[in-house]
Amino acid sequence: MYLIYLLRRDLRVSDNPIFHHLQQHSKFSHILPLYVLPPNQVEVSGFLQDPGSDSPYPQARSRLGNFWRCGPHRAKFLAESIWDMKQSLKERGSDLIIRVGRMDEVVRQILRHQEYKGKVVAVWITKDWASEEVDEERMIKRVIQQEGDGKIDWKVWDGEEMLLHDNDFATSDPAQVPDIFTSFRKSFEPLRDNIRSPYKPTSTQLLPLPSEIPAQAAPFSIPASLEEFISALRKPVEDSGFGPPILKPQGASTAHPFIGGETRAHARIVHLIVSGCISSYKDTRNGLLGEDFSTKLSAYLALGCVTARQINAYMVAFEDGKDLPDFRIRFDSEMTDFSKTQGSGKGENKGTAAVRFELLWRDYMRLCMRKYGNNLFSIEGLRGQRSNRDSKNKNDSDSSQHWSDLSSPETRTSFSRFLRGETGTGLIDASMRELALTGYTSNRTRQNCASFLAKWLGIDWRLGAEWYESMLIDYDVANNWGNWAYVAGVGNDPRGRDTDTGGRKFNPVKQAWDYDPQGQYVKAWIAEFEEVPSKRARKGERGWVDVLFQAWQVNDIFQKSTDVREGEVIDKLKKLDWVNDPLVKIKYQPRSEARTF
Ligand SMILES: Cc1cc2nc3c(=O)[nH]c(=O)nc-3n(C[C@H](O)[C@H](O)[C@H](O)COP(=O)(O)OP(=O)(O)OC[C@H]3O[C@@H](n4cnc5c(N)ncnc54)[C@H](O)[C@@H]3O)c2cc1C
Repeated sequence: MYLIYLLRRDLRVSDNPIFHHLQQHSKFSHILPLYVLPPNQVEVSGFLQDPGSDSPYPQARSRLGNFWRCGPHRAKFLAESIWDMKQSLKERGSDLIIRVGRMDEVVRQILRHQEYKGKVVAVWITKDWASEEVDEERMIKRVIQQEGDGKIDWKVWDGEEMLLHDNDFATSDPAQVPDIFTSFRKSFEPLRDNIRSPYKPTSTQLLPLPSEIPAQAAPFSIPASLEEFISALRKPVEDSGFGPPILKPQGASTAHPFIGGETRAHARIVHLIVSGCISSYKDTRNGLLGEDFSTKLSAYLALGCVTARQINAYMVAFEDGKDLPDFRIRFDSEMTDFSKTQGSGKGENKGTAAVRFELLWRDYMRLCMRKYGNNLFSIEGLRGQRSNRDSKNKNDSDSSQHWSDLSSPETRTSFSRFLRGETGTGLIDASMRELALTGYTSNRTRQNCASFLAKWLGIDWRLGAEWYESMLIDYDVANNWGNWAYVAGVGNDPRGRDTDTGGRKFNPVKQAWDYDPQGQYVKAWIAEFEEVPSKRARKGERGWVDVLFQAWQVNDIFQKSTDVREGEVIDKLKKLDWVNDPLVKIKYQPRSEARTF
């Protein structure tokens, strides 16, 4: 009696509802854990046996911008996470079988295999509410009905990847999810008391694999090593198609050097607690540079390498001064408790509370995706549906807003400059370059970039969301599209669009002065600024930091410079197109106390 377990964004053995269930009530003799790389989301031509041949699938590119849907940074993190899961399953007497193809086709092939005919009694998967995954589930169900003679149990399990549990919501009807986060949040206060514990640790021995494993169907083959696997995923998508490679400044180092997988996720959480980063998170979370200003757990969460409830369990152990939770996974921590960590045993602190708060935002974005479905991907976002539903809200949809698309050459040029970080607005350019070079950029700069594209440039915000999908290591359907819609003013932001009543439009120059007052972040990511001197401006005057934030001002600011070195830097900057011709010029003078440099 075989079970096929189809894994998607649940790449973990611990706190996994299916493994948990199997531990208690298994009627099966064997399990086939299967990960299928979906060719519509991940480019699979790197797996062709004959690299010169054509893939049977169209390239995995986005709808509007034609970007690779899974770019090189996430491709690597995904490969590492899959491999880590493979290792963990091997240690438990099983394995993760990797295949390329549409999931329903792969399932059909297996069900028709001689060794499997009549033996497969169940096919299980965990729920994913994104529309492509919902379609995928429908197609697999059809295959099971066609091939299984009514004898195969098809079950879609609750993925349990949220902080809160579905059964803890007042209603299971997604339509009842409040359109304002604060109203949602208030029904779960105090949050810490409303979070369930993760499941008990998964056994160190799992049911074995079936004796025969159906081969990967032609024309693809699956590499045997992690290095080859990474290369097969990355190689085809290394060229984004947007001009020559972006120059990496010499001193720039990624804020996200982390390796994918469940075991690394747990090691990261322990590091965050022991180093005190979790406790200081509330004060540092708007940081721009470095590994530890925020948790960098998003990519692990996005692939289900760890659950929000597991993160909470570690924080509770720290707050209560108890032993580390035991998830029985291979990770090299010698720690058994947090007793020597400052703040241990002293209850919830500002930092741990703020992490819980952000994880609740994540839940909220997921619930909004359930509520609004495919509207999340429409130009009117969540607002379109709402205004159709309720004619009183007609004005709310703000049909006066017209975003430009790539049909006009001017928009194509502006958009390509935005992607390459050549707009002439320093904070935006630094973030877009950091993103392209590393796959990560902070929440603060994400908000600014989204606002810049949608509100300053007036370009269709979905192009930005697609680019983020391509580039981000931590891409997550609900979080990405939900946040883009929110900032563009068509999501669940009560302040809405840029109207007379004051919609949310970030001023990226003010934001740079507020969050990067010495221009260190901007300088770190824009290679052309490497030689800009770190020199204070005279009191009451403008100086180099003003240039970092809006380089077109360089002429004005340094009319009378007599310093030879400065003169050389100025001359070089004046030769750059994006310095002479910025996409926008923003008038902003910082308050004198903001001008620390
Ligand atoms: C335009 C835009 C696009 C975004 N795209 C994504 C995306 O594709 N994937 C993604 O995970 N996050 C996305 N975010 C949310 C947020 O920027 C990232 O979760 C965060 O920067 C990841 O870094 P971290 O793990 O260090 O976050 P931390 O600040 O340490 O936060 C802890 C966790 O809380 C959750 N979280 C934090 N902020 C948000 C938020 N605004 N919305 C929902 N959950 C949040 C994340 O799971 C995060 O890992 C986006 C935000 C914006 C403005």
